[in-house]
Amino acid sequence: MTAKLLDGKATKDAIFAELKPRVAALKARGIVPGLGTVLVGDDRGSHSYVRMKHADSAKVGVNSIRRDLPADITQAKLEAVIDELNADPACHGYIVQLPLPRHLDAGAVLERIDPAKDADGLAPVSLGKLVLGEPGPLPCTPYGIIELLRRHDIPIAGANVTVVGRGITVGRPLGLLLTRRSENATVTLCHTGTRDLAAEVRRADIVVAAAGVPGIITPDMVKPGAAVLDVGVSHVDGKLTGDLAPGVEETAGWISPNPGGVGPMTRAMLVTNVVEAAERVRTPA
Ligand SMILES: Nc1nc2c(c(=O)[nH]1)N[C@@H](CN(C=O)c1ccc(C(=O)N[C@@H](CCC(=O)O)C(=O)O)cc1)CN2
Repeated sequence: MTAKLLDGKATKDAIFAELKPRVAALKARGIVPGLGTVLVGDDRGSHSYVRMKHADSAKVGVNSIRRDLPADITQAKLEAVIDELNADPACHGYIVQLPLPRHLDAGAVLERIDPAKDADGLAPVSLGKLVLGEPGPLPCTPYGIIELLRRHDIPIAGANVTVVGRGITVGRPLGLLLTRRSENATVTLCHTGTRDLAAEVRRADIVVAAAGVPGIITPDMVKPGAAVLDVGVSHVDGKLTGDLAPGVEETAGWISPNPGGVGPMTRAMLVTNVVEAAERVRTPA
């Protein structure tokens, strides 16, 4: 078997085509959606992700508000930038690019984001809403994974899903999302304490590999025909490397490549969250 492609780039383009008329409708009401980004330091990967987020925004007519800050910024100065974006009516949603330098308290920063402007769905109020099943912005990577599966007609309800990795941006919120009534999957969340990873992966209809360990998922672990999504990001010899070992595509039924799979979907859902935040703005009757 050679797996069919879960093409994140093409799916992102389809989502953007759907967003454009929604942005035009907002503009007709005098609202130009605005995405803010807060980027601290010089990490090349983070700079590249933020650049892509603004390029995406421009494609659908969303305004960019950039705050690029020095690596040695103090917590107080960073929090002042957060307060400024909370108060800026042109900014409908914003993100703080993660990870932050180690001297900064990322939890305190996320907690300070106005929940109505949390474009990443990673602030405590948004994650609490996800736990409670209340409407709110969804974390972009898990949201993107669900959209990628849904738009390729891969059944989620009743599926056994094994998620490898319990990080706060992917694994943990993805487990919450997939077990909502609307998704109805059965989820196994694996991590470094999992005793028999191969056994947990082998019984999955859908595998989400978000461990950040190159090649951790090998072909013998994958049930024939399963959908396998590669979310891992590592750099080996300067090259972006995912969590799938060579040959997984011969066993899987569907595969999301890396790059070109979940990454572009993360960006698509970020722009979606900003457009939705702008749509919630009330204009005088
Ligand atoms: N505040 C946040 N920080 C981080 C998040 C997040 O969702 N919110 N996730 C990751 C990084 N990330 C988004 O910020 C992200 C990673 C990758 C991509 C992407 O499109 N990747 C491309 C490849 C790009 C390359 O070649 O380097 C792809 O997969 O095709 C988008 C967003 C951690 N931080």
